[in-house]
Amino acid sequence: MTSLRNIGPVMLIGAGKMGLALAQGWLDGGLPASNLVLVDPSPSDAAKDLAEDYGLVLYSEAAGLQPNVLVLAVKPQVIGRVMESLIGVVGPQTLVLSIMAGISIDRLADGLRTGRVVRSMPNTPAQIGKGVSGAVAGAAVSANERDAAEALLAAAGRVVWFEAESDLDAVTAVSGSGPAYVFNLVEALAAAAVEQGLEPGVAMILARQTVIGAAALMEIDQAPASTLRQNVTSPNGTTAAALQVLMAEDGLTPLIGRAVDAARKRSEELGRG
Ligand SMILES: NC(=O)C1=CN([C@@H]2O[C@H](COP(=O)(O)OP(=O)(O)OC[C@H]3O[C@@H](n4cnc5c(N)ncnc54)[C@H](OP(=O)(O)O)[C@@H]3O)[C@@H](O)[C@H]2O)C=CC1
Ligand SMILES: O=C(O)[C@@H]1CCC=N1
Repeated sequence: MTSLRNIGPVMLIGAGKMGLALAQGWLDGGLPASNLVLVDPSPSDAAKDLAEDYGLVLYSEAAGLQPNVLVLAVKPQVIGRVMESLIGVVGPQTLVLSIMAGISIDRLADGLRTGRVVRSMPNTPAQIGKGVSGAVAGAAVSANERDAAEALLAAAGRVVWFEAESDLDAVTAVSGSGPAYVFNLVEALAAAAVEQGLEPGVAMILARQTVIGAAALMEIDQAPASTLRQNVTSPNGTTAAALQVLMAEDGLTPLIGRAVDAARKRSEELGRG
């Protein structure tokens, strides 16, 4: 696989939450700081801090530069305007790597006048190299360019390539947005603990550490999730009582199904502009 050391200049358009999470992963993964430029017209303190910590260049606009890889990490709602400002920035050697929800390869290819577009969907655990990204390469993307995109996404965690671009709307709804579902589970568990009479600070410690521990266990123990669940479930015990509620016909599975469906529909909507 292409090394981040050899990938050449990378320009990140949009130094927001996801862009910075990726940038952190690239720097930790060996991308030389001298090869990374951040572009954001109103950088947050977090963007300024990252730039200062690593000596990165932080521009308010991209004009006059032609990177090897242009990473698009702005909100989908502003991409039309952003693409207009990027004419001339996309050179003959530039690969475009988009992480935006909903925005199609065709739309980017039209707006940026290049077919060399990889559309991807990472998630915020990218920041610590524990993310997962789905990706689709446009028809004009070469094997070397696909390798370069893979190197950038792999610095953030696992990479899964898809043939059908429409699958990325589902990926967005499952793993792109997914960390938020888990954090919301922590909030819900902590709220339930408070309902049971525990003090809020303690409730949050218990809820948070339970999810941290369960995730860490799942990483080390490759047994199916259903087996890990069964390992907690003593016959006729407390977990079984809770799972009767969670696994009821109107329990967690249909609820998560509806949430993922709503996210997928929103991803498709964002794509329609
Ligand atoms: N957050 C997540 O978990 C994930 C997000 N994504 C995708 O990443 C993208 C960014 O999301 P997120 O990081 O959450 O959003 P943010 O709002 O945190 O980041 C977007 C950044 O782009 C900046 N920006 C606005 N206009 C421009 C411009 N013309 N040039 C450069 N930068 C600009 C914004 O500034 P300002 O705030 O001033 O507008 C902001 O700092 C979205 O397309 C989203 O779909 C993908 C996977 C996961
Ligand atoms: O909420 C969003 O639209 C973005 C895409 C996936 C995660 N965050």
